[in-house]
Amino acid sequence: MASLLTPDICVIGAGSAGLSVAAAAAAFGVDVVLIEKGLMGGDCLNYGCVPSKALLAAARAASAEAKNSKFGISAKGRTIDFARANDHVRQVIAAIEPHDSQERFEGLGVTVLRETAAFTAPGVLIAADYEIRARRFVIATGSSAMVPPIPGLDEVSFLTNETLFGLREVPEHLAIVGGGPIGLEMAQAHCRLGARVTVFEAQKALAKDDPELAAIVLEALRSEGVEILEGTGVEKVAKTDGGILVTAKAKDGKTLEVPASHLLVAAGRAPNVTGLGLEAAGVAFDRKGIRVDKGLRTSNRKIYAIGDVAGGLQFTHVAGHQAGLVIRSIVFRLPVAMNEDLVPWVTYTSPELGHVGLSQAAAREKYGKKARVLAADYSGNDRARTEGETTGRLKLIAGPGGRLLGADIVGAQAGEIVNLLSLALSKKMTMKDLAGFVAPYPTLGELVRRAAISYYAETPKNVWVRRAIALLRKFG
Ligand SMILES: Cc1cc2nc3c(=O)[nH]c(=O)nc-3n(C[C@H](O)[C@H](O)[C@H](O)COP(=O)(O)OP(=O)(O)OC[C@H]3O[C@@H](n4cnc5c(N)ncnc54)[C@H](O)[C@@H]3O)c2cc1C
Ligand SMILES: NC(=O)c1ccc[n+]([C@@H]2O[C@H](COP(=O)([O-])OP(=O)(O)OC[C@H]3O[C@@H](n4cnc5c(N)ncnc54)[C@H](O)[C@@H]3O)[C@@H](O)[C@H]2O)c1
Repeated sequence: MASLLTPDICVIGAGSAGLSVAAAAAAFGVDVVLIEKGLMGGDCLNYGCVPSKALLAAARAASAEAKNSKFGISAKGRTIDFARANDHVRQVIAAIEPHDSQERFEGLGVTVLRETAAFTAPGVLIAADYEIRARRFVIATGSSAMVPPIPGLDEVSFLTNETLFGLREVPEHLAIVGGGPIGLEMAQAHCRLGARVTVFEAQKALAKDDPELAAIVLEALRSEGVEILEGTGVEKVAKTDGGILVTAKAKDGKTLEVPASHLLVAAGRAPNVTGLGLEAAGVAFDRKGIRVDKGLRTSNRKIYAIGDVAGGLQFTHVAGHQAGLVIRSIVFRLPVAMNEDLVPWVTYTSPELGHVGLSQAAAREKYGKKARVLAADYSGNDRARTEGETTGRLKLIAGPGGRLLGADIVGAQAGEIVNLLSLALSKKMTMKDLAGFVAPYPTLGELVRRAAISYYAETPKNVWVRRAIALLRKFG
């Protein structure tokens, strides 16, 4: 006989989304059951953000020599120990693990079940020997690497984000399917750590970002030796004696055959919906994920879906934000609405690429000539000069009345600058606000003021301003 649990909230999935819901609900004394079939912490901790950023940090250290020569510093006899770089990745995960652990959550008062969960009826979930009937359910089952239907893929051994960080030796030649953030972050990391890397991108690499700024990232990666083939879809793969033969069709129609030692599939994400019994629960879903309304409720009003499985923007900070919204909705019964327009994102290549708000193209479409693009280049920023980081550009998109509509940045610390601009956007700030604060000198953050001040570039020439100055002068 199954043990019956009747919590207030049952959360399925202990990744960024599920953990945030469980922790917040427990903090308010709400009875929560959290079910996880794999590793606590989900993708972000184990196979996503954390290992990828840790590997990128190791790769940055490996590439420092090229930059250091500019400062007159050279370290002779440099070696790269890929296994030790991987140890660093493991150590970072281990350092964060306790925060996401079963023990910590049980200590918070959460009932944690390490099982696979599936609905059998609209309000009934089964996890091994448990039957859970909760007042509300939150589905936070995340996503997995989407494996495209490329002929031969099922016959070769390929890597995804779940297996890539387990490598102990640097691949000789890493072929990557997909030029999105996963493909390009991992391309740069592995190239800097000694691999030859070829990226196959069927359409445009970093297609979700500002094209002018994305091109600066692609140029930087290419200059370091990453081969990025845009407009080149992988058509088939085959096993060879030494590894894998990748066959792709280039823009000009030519067929390319590229032998590689390893293959990474980074062609987008597929929502984890299989086996969840969504039909039995009355929860509608499609190829992109579980369908939710603005309040993150599914077609079954007692079931919410958040994080990657809900098919919107797929970031850890989105999962965390959505967790806060469903807590407000479930615990406090407040109306909530997810607004993706305010969500920033950053690709952690060198240079970094950050975005928030409306893109230049979307702003022009919405506001026509009233949308202005105000740019400041890293090459004109004194801190960028002292650091030898002069490749980069910040763009503010200003709308009617000088209101900040969006921002795109490529360059060192772009992610940190996007933080400030996300706050400015959420507080509906204007160019006047962004030009009027005191920024410490010399900082990269001064780029924001520099761009915002350019909104007023014509003001000194304005005839009325000049007349006002002349009039004021008459008063002594
Ligand atoms: C390589 C890579 C790098 C990334 N880098 C960044 C980054 O730098 N910044 C950023 O913001 N985002 C990044 N992301 C995206 C980020 O990892 C995801 O958006 C985030 O992890 C989504 O969290 P989630 O809780 O929705 O899903 P997940 O973290 O996938 O958690 C879902 C959990 O549900 C469990 N589960 C699934 N089905 C069941 C079931 N039936 N029963 C019980 N448990 C189940 C799974 O085992 C899993 O642990 C990256 C992703 C990848 C792959
Ligand atoms: N820094 C970050 O925040 C970060 C880092 C990594 C991942 N992520 C998250 O993970 C998500 C998934 O990243 P991703 O890079 O896998 O997905 P993506 O959808 O951004 O990019 C996948 C790319 O693969 C290409 N592609 C698909 N099939 C192909 C084929 N047969 N041949 C060649 N190219 C093919 C697509 O055209 C696309 O450009 C991101 O959208 C983001 O939400 C975030």
